[in-house]
Amino acid sequence: MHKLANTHIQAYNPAMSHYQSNSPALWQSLLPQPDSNSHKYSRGYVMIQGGYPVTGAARLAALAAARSGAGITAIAVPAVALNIYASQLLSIMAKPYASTLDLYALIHDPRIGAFLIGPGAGASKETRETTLTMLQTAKPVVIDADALTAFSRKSDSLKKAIIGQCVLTPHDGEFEKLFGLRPAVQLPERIAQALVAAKQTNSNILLKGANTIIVGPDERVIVNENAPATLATAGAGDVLAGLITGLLAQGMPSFEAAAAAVWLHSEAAKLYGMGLIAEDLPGLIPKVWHQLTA
Ligand SMILES: NC(=O)C1=CN([C@@H]2O[C@H](COP(=O)(O)OP(=O)(O)OC[C@H]3O[C@@H](n4cnc5c(N)ncnc54)[C@H](OP(=O)(O)O)[C@@H]3O)[C@@H](O)[C@H]2O)[C@@H](O)CC1
Ligand SMILES: Nc1ncnc2c1ncn2[C@@H]1O[C@H](COP(=O)(O)OP(=O)(O)O)[C@@H](O)[C@H]1O
Repeated sequence: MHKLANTHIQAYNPAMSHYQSNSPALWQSLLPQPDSNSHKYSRGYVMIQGGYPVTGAARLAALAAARSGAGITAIAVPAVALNIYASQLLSIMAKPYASTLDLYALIHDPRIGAFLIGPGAGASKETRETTLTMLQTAKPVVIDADALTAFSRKSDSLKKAIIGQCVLTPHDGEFEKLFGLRPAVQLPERIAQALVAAKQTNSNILLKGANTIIVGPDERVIVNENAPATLATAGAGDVLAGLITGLLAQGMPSFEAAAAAVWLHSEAAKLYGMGLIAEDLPGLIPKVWHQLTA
């Protein structure tokens, strides 16, 4: 198996076992940049489903989305949890809902640019139905963590519902529950499995691990090879999901947004070094961004 040069993103050729190693050359020109005409809504509005009683995950994701440059980040929170969210958020908006109808009204705000569901959401029927409601808007949706698990053995309903840009971000356990197959350890087999999943769901699959694989339904493949092992810490995946959603809300195409987010996430972790916890990551994103665009 060998790498291709990083000039253009190319389709994966299983016979040749080619893949491209993640690097800014593959997506840097598509990174969002504000200009003098920008206002907070035009810079991208992220809506994240907030969970209860697990509330930290959505907040970590929200901080990351905001640090990616999104102009507004909001968390839809069950009314019972409003104080928990609101007491620890300043620039991030907590939008309470008291009923499913209220929640769906929040989701249908035309200003929203991208959705994230899963971190701390609970692997429940409600999470499944909220995911489907987000997908019906045809706006970009990142489906992570509990929202993936909520579709265990129900992946057909997910497949049918995906009509817009979508990024699924499983770790091995979530991939197995959703697609009924434990991902292989060897890279060529792992890529082939992720490609089948991407085709089946017509979405981008970001299969997490020490080397994260990003594949598109159009058979493009990028392997991220710059992640330090310090990322193996609770909540790091929630931060990654927030970063992807922030880039999507700013209009970056989904495959490139996923690849860029994984790279920024890894570089931020490298800047911190040993002792990293997930809440350190969002604040390091601007530093990585500045280095990239200097
Ligand atoms: N601060 C917060 O609020 C945080 C909240 N969080 C939120 O908590 C919720 C549940 O998250 P979770 O981590 O408890 O369960 P989950 O990730 O579903 O793992 C379940 C099982 O899957 C398996 N497994 C297999 N491969 C694996 C792999 N590569 N990496 C990890 N696991 C792997 C493994 O079982 P095994 O295969 O070993 O039997 C494992 O026991 C979710 O909403 C999340 O967003 C967290 O993000 C942390 C910070
Ligand atoms: N050994 C490792 N080396 C590098 N990165 C890792 C390693 N293990 C996990 N990661 C990364 O850390 C993150 C963990 O995400 P996830 O499993 O969803 O955790 P959580 O649910 O706690 O947020 C992913 O981005 C994954 O690629």
